[in-house]
Amino acid sequence: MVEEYKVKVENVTKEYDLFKTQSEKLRSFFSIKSQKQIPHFWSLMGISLTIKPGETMGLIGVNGSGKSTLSNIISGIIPQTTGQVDVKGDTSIVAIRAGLRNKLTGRENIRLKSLMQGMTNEQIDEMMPDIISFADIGDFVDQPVKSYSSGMRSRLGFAIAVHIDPDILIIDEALSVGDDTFYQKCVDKITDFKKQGKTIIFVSHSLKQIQMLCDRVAWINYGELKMVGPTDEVTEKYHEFVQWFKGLSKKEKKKFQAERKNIQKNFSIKKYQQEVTEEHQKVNPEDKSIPSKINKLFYGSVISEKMSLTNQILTWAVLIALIFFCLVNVSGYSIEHVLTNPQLLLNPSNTLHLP
Ligand SMILES: Nc1ncnc2c1ncn2[C@@H]1O[C@H](COP(=O)(O)OP(=O)(O)OP(=O)(O)O)[C@@H](O)[C@H]1O
Repeated sequence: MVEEYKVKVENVTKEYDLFKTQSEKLRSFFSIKSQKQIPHFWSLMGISLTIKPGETMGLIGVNGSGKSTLSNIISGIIPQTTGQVDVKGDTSIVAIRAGLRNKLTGRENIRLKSLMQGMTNEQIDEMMPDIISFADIGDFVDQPVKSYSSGMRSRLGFAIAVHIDPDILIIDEALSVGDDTFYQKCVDKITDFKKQGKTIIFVSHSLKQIQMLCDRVAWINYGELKMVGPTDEVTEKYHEFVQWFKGLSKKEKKKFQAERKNIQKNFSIKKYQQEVTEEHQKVNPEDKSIPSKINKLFYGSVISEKMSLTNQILTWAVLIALIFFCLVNVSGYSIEHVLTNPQLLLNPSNTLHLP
């Protein structure tokens, strides 16, 4: 049976809490109320998108519009705040900023990523020389990745990603840092992938690269899906927008960006859920179960980044038990003594009392 889609993203949002300190972060994790209001920012405000098998989908948009956030959610690096993400197959992401462990050497990174993709050590040994040769990083392969230039990181990331043969390849701005020779090698490899019928998500600021490689393009604009469609149509509209923006004065540009960011700060997930529910109810007014179905669509497959009530209770119970056992230990009395006479904890003894 032919698959209908390879990636399906429905009503996906991503909220970031803009913590200033680690303690604010911890308090929020334990859901402890804080005096200060933590500002929020919605990096994605309800994206729905389908990518077909064998399709190369481009993601474009100005800086900070949410392209990397979306590609990281699809590749499973970060969770969405609401919505559903259905990915059929393994993904491999090549991004300048993600994917490689800084403290490990290039060789160790190759092994780790390949093992995570389910390959055996024998398969990895066999493939290792090809990856090293494609990445063209010479003796640096045995140096920690933190010593690599951005071009070297990108080359290694790209070499690993294409050699582990994923079903879905996600390339996030990785071609913008290499030299011309490497760029051509990557384009050849991507073309090869396309010929094999693999699915590719290609994030780039270069309209030339997007036009050369993509079948369809999604334009993400300040957290919203502005347009999705054939490459020529979307890139033309996007180009017009970029030209319009460039024509603004410095003051007008700042005002425009501030307005967009304000919309992202003040986005209401409740209002958005209500709107989606109403849209569905218009199509199917008889169906009384729509509100609960939409609630499931929004929160059914979401892993909370905050502690659930059950986990909070468990954590507090473990903490209290730990403190209790420490106090019993220090008091010099046995547990049984303390349980029958708790005030003994307040009068520690110098000698050990056995029951
Ligand atoms: N961990 C984070 N904490 C807070 N805000 C974040 C975090 N990660 C991303 N953001 C914000 O989310 C928005 C989208 O960022 P993202 O990196 O997805 O955009 P982008 O379109 O890929 O940008 P670029 O083209 O510059 O790579 C930005 O405003 C960014 O500041």
